[in-house]
Amino acid sequence: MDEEYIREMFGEGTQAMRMNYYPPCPQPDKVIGLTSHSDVVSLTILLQINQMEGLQIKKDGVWIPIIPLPHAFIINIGDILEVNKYDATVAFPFKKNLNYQIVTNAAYRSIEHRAVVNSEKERLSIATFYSTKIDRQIGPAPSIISAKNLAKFRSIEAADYVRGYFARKLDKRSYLDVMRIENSENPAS
Ligand SMILES: O=C(O)CCC(=O)C(=O)O
Ligand SMILES: [Fe+2]
Repeated sequence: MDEEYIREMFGEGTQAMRMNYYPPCPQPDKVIGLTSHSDVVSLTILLQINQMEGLQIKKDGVWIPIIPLPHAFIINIGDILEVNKYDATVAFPFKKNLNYQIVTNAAYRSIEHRAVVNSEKERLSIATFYSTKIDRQIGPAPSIISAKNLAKFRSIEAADYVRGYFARKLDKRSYLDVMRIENSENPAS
């Protein structure tokens, strides 16, 4: 992938931070700390502060616990680095005839994850979310698109991407699912 493109796309981007506090729960199997999701950003850097287990990722349909390592950061790929084709009419009803796509054309997959709680001890984590500059166009990197690797996404302004995320309906689907076009090229998974 073209280095200058990546620098231009992600250099001096936006960063947000979330601190998560999960109190202990006497019946942990009846609650969820943070519901299943994929991060809508490009990259997440996550620190599990007090070495308590709780983070899980979904692999082949199974929830896998991530054991905290002292002083280790977890790096998650977010939706901007993955995404498939968008359903513009659902996610962005205020814009017509948009082209949508996302950076690695689904070569890197954004990971579905959640946090569970336990009955013993509180758990704390800090996530920092890194995104493109707000005036950038989010789409497959031109240098990786060819006749053999056709674009799976169209492209969209980062501001519209964020707006579509916050305007979406809060149901069980991820933002990726909201935006995915289901057709013969890109069947529902
Ligand atoms: O608490 C955790 O380990 C996960 C936090 C997380 O996924 C998030 O803040 O987006
Ligand atoms: Fe997350």
